[in-house]
Amino acid sequence: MWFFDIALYINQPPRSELFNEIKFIFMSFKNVENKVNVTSEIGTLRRLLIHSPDSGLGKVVPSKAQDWLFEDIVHLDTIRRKEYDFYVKILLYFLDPEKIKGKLAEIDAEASRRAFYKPDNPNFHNSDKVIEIQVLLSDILKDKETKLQLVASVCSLENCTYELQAELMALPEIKLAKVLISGSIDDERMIFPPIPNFIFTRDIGITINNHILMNKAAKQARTRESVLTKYIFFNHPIFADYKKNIIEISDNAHHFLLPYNEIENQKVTLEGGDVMVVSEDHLVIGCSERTSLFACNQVIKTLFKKKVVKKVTVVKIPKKRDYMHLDTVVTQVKRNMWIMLGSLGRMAETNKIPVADVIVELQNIKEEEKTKIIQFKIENPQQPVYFEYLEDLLEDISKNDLGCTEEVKFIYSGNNKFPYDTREQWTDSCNLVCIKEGVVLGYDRNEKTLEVLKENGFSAIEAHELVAKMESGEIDPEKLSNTVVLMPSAELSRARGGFHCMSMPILRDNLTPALS
Ligand SMILES: NC(=[NH2+])NCCC[C@H](N)C(=O)O
Repeated sequence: MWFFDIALYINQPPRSELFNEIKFIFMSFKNVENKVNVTSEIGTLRRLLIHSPDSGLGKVVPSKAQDWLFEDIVHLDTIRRKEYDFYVKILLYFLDPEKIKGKLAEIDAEASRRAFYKPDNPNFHNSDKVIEIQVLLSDILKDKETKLQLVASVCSLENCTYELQAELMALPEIKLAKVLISGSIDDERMIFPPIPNFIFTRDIGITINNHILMNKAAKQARTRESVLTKYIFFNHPIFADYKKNIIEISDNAHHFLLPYNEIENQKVTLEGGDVMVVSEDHLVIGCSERTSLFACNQVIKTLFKKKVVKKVTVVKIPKKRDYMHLDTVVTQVKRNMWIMLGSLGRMAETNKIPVADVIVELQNIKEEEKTKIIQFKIENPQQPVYFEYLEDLLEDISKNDLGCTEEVKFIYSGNNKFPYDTREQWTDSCNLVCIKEGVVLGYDRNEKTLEVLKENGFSAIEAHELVAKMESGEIDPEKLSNTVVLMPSAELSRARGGFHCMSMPILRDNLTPALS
């Protein structure tokens, strides 16, 4: 079998003569309704995994907030009732309207006490389209063997006593699922840390066509999420037909023989926010603070060997908290429209603060911070193609992978004006999720970015207004187009992720050919 190492290529300068070599890839526009099937970032969303903020979010203490990857502590009741619940409502109107349409007044009545939104409550919506991961967890815990294995795994990860392990084993499954996620028993007794980032289901795994690539968390605060989801993917009946299609990546062979200080540099880590299926044949993967070069290497080899995709493009972005995953700096809005942070693309030059005498070392650091883009093709991985700017890659995807004939447009965070560009990127201006092509969810606070979207033909509607109008019938979700839904964000944005991060699509419609 051939062997190649992307590290060899990533440090080479882009070769512009290769830009023209990109071949037209024909998409096959089959519209097969698989249970697990995602072939784009923008096809109509049919099923996804989400996780509503659990009580663990309300247990984050200031001294641990950064370790647990939150920028601040959040107010649980506000994040649920005033923010996340709107997300659930909107998803249901689009994906599973029978659950909600005509019932909203009752669902949201004070007397219902949010039962519809609580996964452990008998009146929970329990949609099989807008799938709550806590429900999947309690489902698999019904099986004694799985329960035994999962409790043992979590207890060994969290260093629990044998006595506590026995106590957990004795819990009924619905309660146990809640405890394994929140880290607390009866909401009172904290037995291990919460996993507040579990709301960002994007990061736990990625659907690539009819395969699922599992993550390998980079941060300790997210390792329990990986354990729980591994058991879910391998044991829940909704994934039963796809067991052979679950792809796990592993540590490098004999990594344990390396001295500790070298292990750090050779880590294999991958989080879903770095992985984007932009077309049936093409996967884009960010090499970032969370996804290592070694992981990219392994993903490319595995996907090519299994013939899951034909092209993989690695986008190396600076390893910075601000841009932890690729989807914090770029997401797709329409076939021919992308939203991105200008400083990581062509616009970097226009925004540079002039420095008179930059010392050589500093220049090198700047070089390191440059985005590098390398594309590998299944037929000839040893001859990658380089793209100079992010926009070049995105334009190539729109035109050559998705068959766009119109002009490709880039919406820049904060209109690419300092300081709004970085401020708004920090609060996820570039992290939008498409419910269908051109209908996206984003935070209400990124005003400058929104202005640009509006200049490019989008209208904006506040989440509560959209919900009211979908309930009254004034707005038909099927007919909505070119709209950004403005989601309340005061608390959620402190968790440092937007709606792209808060969604793990498992079924989207395949894109139909572009009308030309
Ligand atoms: N796909 C994403 N961008 N996810 C955002 C995750 C945010 C989370 N607080 C973390 O730092 O891990």
